[in-house]
Order: sequence, then C-alpha cells, then structure tokens
Amino acid sequence: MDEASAPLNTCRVLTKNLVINRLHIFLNGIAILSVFYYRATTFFQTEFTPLLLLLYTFVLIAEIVLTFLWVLHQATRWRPVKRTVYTERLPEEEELPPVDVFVCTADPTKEPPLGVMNTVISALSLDYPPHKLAVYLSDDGGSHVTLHAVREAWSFAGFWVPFCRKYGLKCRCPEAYFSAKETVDDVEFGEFVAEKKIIEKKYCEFREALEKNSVNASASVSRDHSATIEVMRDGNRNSMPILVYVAREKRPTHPHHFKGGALNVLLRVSAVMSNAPYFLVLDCDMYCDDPSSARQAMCFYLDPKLSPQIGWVQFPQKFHNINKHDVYGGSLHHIWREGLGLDGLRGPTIYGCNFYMRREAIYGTQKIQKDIDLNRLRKSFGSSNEFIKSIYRNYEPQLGEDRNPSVVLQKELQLLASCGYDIGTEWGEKASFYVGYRYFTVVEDTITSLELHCSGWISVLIDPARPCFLGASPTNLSDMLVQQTRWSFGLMQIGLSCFSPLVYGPLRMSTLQSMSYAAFILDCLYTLPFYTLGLLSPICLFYNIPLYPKASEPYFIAFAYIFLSSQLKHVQEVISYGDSLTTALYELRVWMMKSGTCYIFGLIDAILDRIGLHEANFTLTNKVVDDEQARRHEMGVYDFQASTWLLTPLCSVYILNLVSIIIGGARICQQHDEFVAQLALSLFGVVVNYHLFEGMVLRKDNGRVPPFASWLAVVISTVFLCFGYLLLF
Ligand SMILES: O=c1ccn([C@@H]2O[C@H](COP(=O)(O)OP(=O)(O)O[C@H]3O[C@H](CO)[C@@H](O)[C@H](O)[C@H]3O)[C@@H](O)[C@H]2O)c(=O)[nH]1
Ligand SMILES: [Mn+2]
Repeated sequence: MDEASAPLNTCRVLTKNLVINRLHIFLNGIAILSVFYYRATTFFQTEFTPLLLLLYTFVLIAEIVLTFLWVLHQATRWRPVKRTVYTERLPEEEELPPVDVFVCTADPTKEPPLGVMNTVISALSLDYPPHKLAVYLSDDGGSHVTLHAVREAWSFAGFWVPFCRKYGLKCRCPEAYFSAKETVDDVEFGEFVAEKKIIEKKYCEFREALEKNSVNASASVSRDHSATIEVMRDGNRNSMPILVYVAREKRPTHPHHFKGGALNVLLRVSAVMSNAPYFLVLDCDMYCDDPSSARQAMCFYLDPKLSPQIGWVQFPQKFHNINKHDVYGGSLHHIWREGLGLDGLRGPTIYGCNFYMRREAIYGTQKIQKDIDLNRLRKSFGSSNEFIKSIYRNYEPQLGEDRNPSVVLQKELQLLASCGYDIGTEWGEKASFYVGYRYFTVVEDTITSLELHCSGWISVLIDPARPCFLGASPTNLSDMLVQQTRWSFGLMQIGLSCFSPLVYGPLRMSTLQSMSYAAFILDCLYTLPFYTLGLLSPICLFYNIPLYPKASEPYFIAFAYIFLSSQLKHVQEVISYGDSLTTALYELRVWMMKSGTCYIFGLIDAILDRIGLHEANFTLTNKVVDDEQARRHEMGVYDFQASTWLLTPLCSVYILNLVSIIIGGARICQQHDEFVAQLALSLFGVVVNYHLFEGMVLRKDNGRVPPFASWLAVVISTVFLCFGYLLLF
C-alpha cells in the first residue's frame, strides 16, 4: 500500500475474547433460566408460612436484580475491539488543526498548585505546533495562590518547553521527569547533561517559589468574586503556546454547576480567543505522559471516512501511583476493559478527562439550520454576539500576535465568564438542543456523552501501550469511598431521571448501546442483592432455613455453575487484560466494599435528591498525600481510617457471616446438605474479605478499623440475629 492511501488508524475485533464472551453468555444464560424455572416450580410448593414466603420473595428479587444487571453488562462484552493509530502517516504540521486544552482546578488546599502546574506545563509541552495550541486553566477557587503559580509556571515553561522539544523528551511533566527513579532520557551527551542541570535548578527554584507562595492557601479561596482572565505574555512567545488563567465569576446566590459549569466557561472564553475546532479536557491531577496524544487523536479526526461522525476521542485514565497491589482498585481496569466493548458498539462514554472533543459536537450546532435568526441563537448561546460569531468564524483566533486582549475583548470575556451568563439560555439545560456540558448531575461526563451519543455522534477509545495521561488515584479507603459515593450518586441521579438509559436510549440509540449505558449507570443496584443475600443467607443458615437446593439435587448444579463461571469469567477478563490473579481478588473485594457502602449511600442520596431532600454536592477528591497513608498504600496494606458510618455496615455484614459459618459448619457435619450453598456463600464472602477481619481483630496500627466501628458492628450484627429470631419463631 502506498503512503498516501495507508490508513491513519485501524480497528481490530478481539475475536478470541468475543468468542469466549458469547459462549459464556449462552451457557450462563441457560443456567440462569434453569434457576428461575426451579424458583417458579418450588415457590408455592411447600406449605410456607407467610413469613417464609416473604423471605423467599426477597431472595427471588435479589436474584432478579442480579440477573438484570448481568444481562445489561453483557452488552459491553458483545463486540470488543482495539484501535491502533499511525501518527507517522499524519500530514505536514501546517495541515494539523488547532487544539485548545482545558485544565480544571478548584481548591489549592486540596489540589496543591505544584501538581496543577505540572499538568499545565505538560500540556504546554505537547508535541504539537505551538501556534496551534492554547492551554486554559480554570480556577474555581479564584485564588491568587493559583494565579501566582500560573505566572511562575509560565516563566519556567519558557525554559522547559524548548528543552523538551530540542531533545525530544518523552516524559514532559517536570515533576515526573526529575523524580524518576531510573533515567528516562533517550539522549545522554555532554551538552544535554549540562542543560538538564540548569533546567533542574530552575525547576527547584520554581518549586520553592510555589511553596513560599502557598502558605495560607486556604484563605485565598473564595466563593464570591468577579471574573479574572489573564493571558500570559512575557518571555519568548513565538515558540510557546497560549496560556490563559480563567477564574469565572462566582456568587453565593448563583449556582455554579461544579466542573460542568467551569468547562462551559472555558468553552466560551476560548471561543473568542483561540477558538480551536478540537479541545482536550484534563483534570488538574492528570498530566500528559506522552506528548503525542494530540497527534494520536488527529489520526481519527483527519481520517475522512470516520471523522465526520466522531464527537470525541477518549483515552483511558491511567495512574502513576498504582503499585502491584492496587488494594483500592484504583487502576479502574474494569472500566477500561468494558470500554473495549463500548468501542465496538458506538463508542465509549466520556470518562471525565483525557478526551479530545469536537467543538461542534458540544455546541450541538449540527442541528442548527443555516438561516436561523440571531434572536434564536441568543436564546441558545446567550447574549454575546462575539461568541455567536465565533461559531461561524471557521476557527480563526481572535487574540492578536501580542496576546494582549483589546479593551473590547476584555469586556466580552468578563461577560462570558460571568455567573449569570447561562441563566435563561440553553447552556447545560434540557432544551430543543443542548449547548455545552450538562448541569443535571455531578457526573457531567456521563450525562453529556449519553446525550451526544443519542444525537448521533460516535466516539472512539484509544489505549496505547504507553499511557498518554497519568493521574493520581486515591490512596486510602476514605478518599476512595468518598469519590465512589459521588460517582454512584451522580449516576443514580441519571438512573432515576427521564434520562434513564433504558427509557431514553432505545429510540435514540441501539439496544446494545442503551444496555451498556444502563449497566454503567445502574451499577448501584448491586447493593440490593449484596445486602439481601449478605444478611438473609447467614441469618437463615443460623436459624436452619435453607434457601437453595440440596447439594444432591440436580438444580444445585445450576446455582454452582452460575457462581463458578462468573468468578472464572472475571479471572479470564482480568488476565486477558494483562493483570494478575491477585488483581482479580482485589477487584472482587473493592466491588464488595463498594456494594456495601458507596452504592447504598449513592442510591439513598439520589432518591432523596429526587424528592428534593438532598442538595447535590461535589466533594473534591483529596490530592494531598499523607506520608503514613502513602507508606501503607505502597505496602498494599489497607488504611481503614474512614468514617464510622462508611465502615460499620460492611463490618456488620462480615461479622454476621463469620458467626453463621461457625454454626452452619457444625450443621453440615451433621449431614444437612441443604446448607452447602449458604455456607459456601458466607465462606466465600468471609475469605475474600479477610482484610476486614485483619482490620477489626488482628491489626493494632493506626490504619486498622477504628475499634468503635468494630464494636458497633458487633452490636448491629447481634441485633440482626435477635431480630431474625423474633421474626422467624
Ligand atoms: O466545582 C468544581 C469541582 C471540581 N472541579 C474539577 O474537576 C476535576 C475532577 O475532580 P476530582 O475531585 O479530581 O474528582 P474525581 O472523582 O477524581 O473525578 C472523576 O469524576 C469526575 C466526575 O464526578 C470527572 O469530571 C473527572 O474527570 C473524573 O476523573 C478536578 O480537576 C477539579 O478541580 C472543578 O473545576 N470545579
Ligand atoms: Mn481526580
């Protein structure tokens, strides 16, 4: 094939996985059907008391929910694919389209400026023509500490960016580069070594300047301030991309819509400055680890066949602080594995950051007729004529060579970043067509991608061997649970609304795509079977009530098959993604811990939110590293210093199962083989969650389960057992 016609990207169906997946769906499906046949035929058979009937109804409901979720998840296994790009086949630099980069930060105490600036600097150093690149930092804290840090970062970048370009460095995040344990240089010769030393010294000075300036950072955060927009101008501008600091106006009386609101302001502000047709979104703790990501994305956007349909090109979130233990499942590999399946349908959802999006898609302008009148456009996009003009301006930058916004432009920028600009417009709201990030939930990413997929856009996932972006994942249980509870709440807000994918999706996207969205959004429902089976099964074992067929009955095989094949399937998926057997175990633990805490709290909050009794909140994920916690994380030891209300439910279920095993074990010895399944279930839970036992009983360090939580759990499980006695006898 000659150069010109060689494709920029290819897509390969993962045939082996596809065959295994479909075979599993078929066999497991049969086993599930036979289980329901068994339930249907035995449900009214014996002379149950009303109470027993109720008990069996609960178990049946749990099994129905499990089956429902299992079926939904199979959509993500239907057609896994993997994409490859060929950046060397891209056209000349002059033909590459401009790209804007959006970085969001909110609070310099929880998100230390050094980390945020490293992200900004890594974005400035992307391997892309500098005059086609503009980086915008949104500071939701409106903090002078952050503004000062950006100015410092700009001066340091003036040395760093040319240095990276000159020597073609791969790692362009200065902190990662200078703290790397092994040398990561591709070049090692005299001139380079000398220059590197100079830059390293400058980096140390930069770091010290930030540290000095960060004292009292918390006092600098404000929720009541006017907009500040500053374009960095001094220094050697020609070889540098544009860097803009944006703190939108915030007033206590106006809703600010969290990250979605911040991104919409960046969209508007950038539109009247650089107005690139594509933009990359980064979280403040997610730096560029491979400078070629923009070029990789262009392998799709410059592919004439695919490009017109693509709304965004998604890279997975990878993390630099994950070790081989990954006890909190921070790598999120289960999400990226399912991503391969979504990519084979019509594309992955937006995963918060690390995606290159088409401006036209997020504006919804594909639905606007050419002759639409100005008033209609102002109703959608707000009152700024400059902004409306930018939609039709064919992406010409408005910022002059000197990077000094004119007085007129400055006024316009103030308007676009004002807190009242959105009000009465279609920004973020459900309307005839959507504009910008949707405000409806704290997981702005999922709802926005659902809407975009429903309006016909497709997306692609690219997961190259060297991760393009690296972030920090929570390193203690508390942070992990807080983060996951926010996600669960946000997803369930969608699940309980008119956007629930099984209602909203089928007429707008394919059935499989609707199912895959539902699988992701309704994941919280796992909490129902978790608690039903986690509580009822041991209580019934304790009081001699069988819930499953005897081990000698044929239907026992169906139950056993479903259980074993699901576990084995999980192991197979983990291993085929390149992870180890222990990863499978840790993932299982994390899933159980989430089912017992985040999912139930997320679900309850979402129900309260639905009836107006709860106000949505975006609790930032903590990015400050505590040394002791970091050490435990490094060693793969759980840090249970989480709040009691998060831990107690989990520990109660654990203790209940532990007690029932002792009693049930004795019963099995007396030849009661109708309890084999219940015993196995409890035993499985207790063995998999051995870390809870350690945390409650064996450990004495600060990271153990707080004794108060353990004792409370003992009391609660005893109450449950007594309550069971009262009910059952
Ligand atoms: O009012 C806010 C709240 C958050 N952020 C920024 O949003 C980003 C994500 O927040 P973080 O606390 O790191 O939350 P995570 O749970 O780690 O974020 C995940 O979940 C979010 C949705 O809840 C997605 O937007 C993120 O991309 C995804 O990484 C950060 O850069 C924040 O600075 C704002 O700009 N304004
Ligand atoms: Mn984060």
